[in-house]
Amino acid sequence: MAYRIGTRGSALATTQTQWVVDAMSTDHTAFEQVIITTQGDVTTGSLANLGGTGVFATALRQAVIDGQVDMAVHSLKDLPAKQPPELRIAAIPERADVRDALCASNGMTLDTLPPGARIGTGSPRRVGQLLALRPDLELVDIRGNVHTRLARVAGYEHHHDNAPSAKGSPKGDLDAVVLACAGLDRLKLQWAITERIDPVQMLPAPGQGSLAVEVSALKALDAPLATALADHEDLGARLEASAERGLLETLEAGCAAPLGGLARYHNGHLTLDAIVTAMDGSSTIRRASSTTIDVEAITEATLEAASALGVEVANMLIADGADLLPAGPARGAR
Ligand SMILES: NCc1[nH]cc(CCC(=O)O)c1CC(=O)O
Repeated sequence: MAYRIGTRGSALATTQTQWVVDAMSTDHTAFEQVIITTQGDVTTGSLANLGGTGVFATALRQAVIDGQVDMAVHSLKDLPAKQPPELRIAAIPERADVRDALCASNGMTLDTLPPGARIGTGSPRRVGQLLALRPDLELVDIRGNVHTRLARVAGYEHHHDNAPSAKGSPKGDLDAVVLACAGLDRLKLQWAITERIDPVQMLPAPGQGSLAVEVSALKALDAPLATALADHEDLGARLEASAERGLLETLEAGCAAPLGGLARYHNGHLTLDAIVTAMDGSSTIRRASSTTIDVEAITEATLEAASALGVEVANMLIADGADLLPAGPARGAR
């Protein structure tokens, strides 16, 4: 039996999906990628102006609902927190590096970037937290795929044999860009990373570093497919996702300022650390909480406890005024 896995067509998306294909394939069960073009891939304007979270996922999700594919692989951070009733996340595989990556000229780090350095990112979350750390930085709104972004870092094309070439967009006009470590690692672009930013300094987006394999909630899965998905579920990653999505869902309703949030599950303890910032970094609210989750396997109750931790931290942030911070642009790019 061969199953069809829907994916976006970007290098990152197809690399991630191939990783899932390779992990799940056995002698008896084959998987093939089906590329689905999404609105997020064809629009060239700033993501900040584009219908908010979920633009990347919509066409892909529709293909699952229509039965064009058996499942879809998403970056969890590109999914809105509210789960549509037609779909369910059947597996969250082992999570990659959750951190943000500084990709700078000349090996520079956040500490050594010169005053007024120009940093590219399309993410309000990264803008708010970077300006809170370094108010002198000049943030430049960029978008495009990973290669297009890296090509804007000064010196990359001269210093690296496998440096990206991006036709038609500016090159080398920035001192650094910020991207997710997970994507760079999966694309084998580790050489571009000059600092893996400690979450103490910058909290990633909810879901960053995790993939979500989504299937129809309305159709029963074939037994071999259900087994393959269950085998690639990671308990810790699922608990972390539940906490981060509980946080995101509560704040999506009550607060439009940029948000970072990271849950970690270790030895029965689930901890969630979250931050809401003004876009100019002038104010930040950061809160954390933890709970004990002692489980052998995932049950509805343990997932509910993880999600409740997210709701708790969201409410702590709101109680401290997160909802009063000025809104960033619509939550499009995290
Ligand atoms: N919105 C784009 C997006 N969605 C997922 C990733 C990276 C991989 C991940 O975080 O899982 C990226 C690019 C980036 O933020 O650098």
